[in-house]
Amino acid sequence: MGFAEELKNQYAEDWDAAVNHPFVDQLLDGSLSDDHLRGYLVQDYQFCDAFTALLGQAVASAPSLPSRLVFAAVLGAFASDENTYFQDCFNELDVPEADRAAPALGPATRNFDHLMRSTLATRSYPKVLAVLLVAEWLYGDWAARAGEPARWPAHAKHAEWIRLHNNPEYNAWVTWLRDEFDAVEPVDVAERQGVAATFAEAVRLERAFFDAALVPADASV
Ligand SMILES: Cc1ncc(CO)c(N)n1
Repeated sequence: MGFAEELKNQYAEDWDAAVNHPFVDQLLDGSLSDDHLRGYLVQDYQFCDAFTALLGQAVASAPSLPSRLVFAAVLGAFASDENTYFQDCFNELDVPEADRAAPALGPATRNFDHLMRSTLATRSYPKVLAVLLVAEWLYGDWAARAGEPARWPAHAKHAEWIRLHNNPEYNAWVTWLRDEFDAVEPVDVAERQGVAATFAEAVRLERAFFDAALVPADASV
């Protein structure tokens, strides 16, 4: 078993709670309210800011050109496809400009932001990979629950968020991340422990992020 699989199993409680979260249930069956979707997307757009910076750090920390090119390609896709989804939803859900650019951050968003920025500041390739891997693999796992596109919810605001995390290119990226992470498993015990702690914190915050998304709108600030 590789390092990635080992850590996923070690933190399975938070991992499975996030993947099978009621927020995901509602997204998949199309019953998620616009208020909850709006609140989640406003927070997640801020997540995307630090996440994009983290991908940039991965370009810088990667050991060789082939790996840098993978991150560079993902950065490009993230800047187009994913950003378009947010803009379309913000327009459809009448999100005010202030909430698109600089909303009040909930605790889970703030903590995730801190984890990503402190991780990129280490410039450690295994740690940067740990956060990217959790974010992408865990999203791939919940989106896989949607099954075949014929079973996806009817509205684009739900289905497109599934599609962005459930398609052949995305699955290949997650597999690549997992292999890359396994390949740089630290030999040093303390270093390995540090990477495991980063992985664990990311899983914990993914769960907290979904928890926060279902808090009633008036209790989230
Ligand atoms: C909180 C969170 N985790 C992971 C992803 C996928 O990149 C996302 N968009 N948001």
